[in-house]
Amino acid sequence: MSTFLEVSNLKKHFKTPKGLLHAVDGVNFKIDEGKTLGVVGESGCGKSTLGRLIVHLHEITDGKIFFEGRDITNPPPKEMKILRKKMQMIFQDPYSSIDPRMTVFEIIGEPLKILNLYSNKEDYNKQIDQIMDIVGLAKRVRGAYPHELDGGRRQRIGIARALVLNPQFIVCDEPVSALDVSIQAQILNLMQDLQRDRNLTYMFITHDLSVVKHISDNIAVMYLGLIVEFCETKALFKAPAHPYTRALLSAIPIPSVHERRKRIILKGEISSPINPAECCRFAGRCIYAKERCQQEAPQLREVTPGHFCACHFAEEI
Ligand SMILES: Nc1ncnc2c1ncn2[C@@H]1O[C@H](COP(=O)(O)OP(=O)(O)OP(=O)(O)O)[C@@H](O)[C@H]1O
Repeated sequence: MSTFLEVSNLKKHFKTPKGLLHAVDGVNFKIDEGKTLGVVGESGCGKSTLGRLIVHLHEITDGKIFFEGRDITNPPPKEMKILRKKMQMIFQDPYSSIDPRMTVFEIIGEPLKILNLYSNKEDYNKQIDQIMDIVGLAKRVRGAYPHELDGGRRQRIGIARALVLNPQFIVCDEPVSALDVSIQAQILNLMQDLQRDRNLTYMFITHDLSVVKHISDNIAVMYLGLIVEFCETKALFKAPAHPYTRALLSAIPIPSVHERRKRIILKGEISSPINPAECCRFAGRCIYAKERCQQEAPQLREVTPGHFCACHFAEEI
C-alpha cells in the first residue's frame, strides 16, 4: 500500500484584530490509498480549515502537501485544474454557496461546465444521469430544487456533485451531522460502497467520534489546531491515550445494560487559539495536568507501535 496523501508541518494562521489565530498549527499525517482518515475534535479546533487547506480552498501559511508522491503545496494553474478534478470536498450544507434557483440536474452538472469536461450535450446529460443513478437519486428529481427534497437526498446531491468529476480523494466535512440517525446510516453506507467501488480515499471530518468509528481506518484527534492523538481506529476506541480523547469517548453512550462508562466532563478554561503559549494547550482542562504541562508543549510521539499521542504523561494515566 502506498502513501497517497501526506501533509507535513501544515499551518494556517489567520490575522485577526487581536493577533494571529493559529487555526492549524503544524499538522503531520499520511493517508494510504483507498483508506479513510477520520478527523475529530470539538467545534473550532481547526478540522474544516485543515480540510480546506488540503483541497486548496485556503492559502497555506506554512508546511507542505504531497499527493501521490508529488509536492502540491503551491501548484501552478495548469496543475491546479487537474487537482480540482482529483480532489473534491463534500460539505454539511453545500447549498449555502449554491444558487437556490438551480435544479438538481444543474447543480450536479455545474462542475463539468466549470472545468469544461464534456464533449457535447448528450455526453453532459449522460454523465449526470449516470452519477445520479450511482448515488441513488431518482430521475424524477432531475428538475427539482434542493429545498424541495429531504436532507438525505440533498446530501446525495452533494455527493453526486463531487463524484461527477471522478475524483480520487474527497474531504468529507461533517457530511451527515445535520441528518437523522437512520438517514446518517444510509449516507455512510453509500459513501462506503462508493469508496470500495471507486477506490476512493477519504478524509472524514466530524465532531462526533461515533460517526467515524465504523468508516475510518485511522483517526486523528485535533485540539486547538494540533493533532493530539493519531492511531488506528480500533486502538483509539480500545485504549485512548490522550486525556482529551478519553473525555470525547466517554461522551458516547454505550448500548448495553451491562457496561457503563464514567462520563468525563471537561471543566476549566479553553485556551485561546490566538497567539497560543508554548505549553500543553489542553492543560487548562486536563485533570492530570502537572507543572510540566504549563511549561512545555508536548510533541506528538509514538507511545505504542503505530499509536501517537501528544501528552507528557500518556504512559502514566
Ligand atoms: N476565514 C477565517 N478567518 C479567521 N478565523 C477563521 C477563519 N476560518 C476559521 N477561523 C477560525 O479558525 C479556527 C478553526 O476553525 P474551523 O472552522 O477550522 O474549526 P472546526 O473544528 O472545523 O469547527 P466547526 O466544526 O465549528 O466548523 C476557529 O477559531 C475559527 O474561528
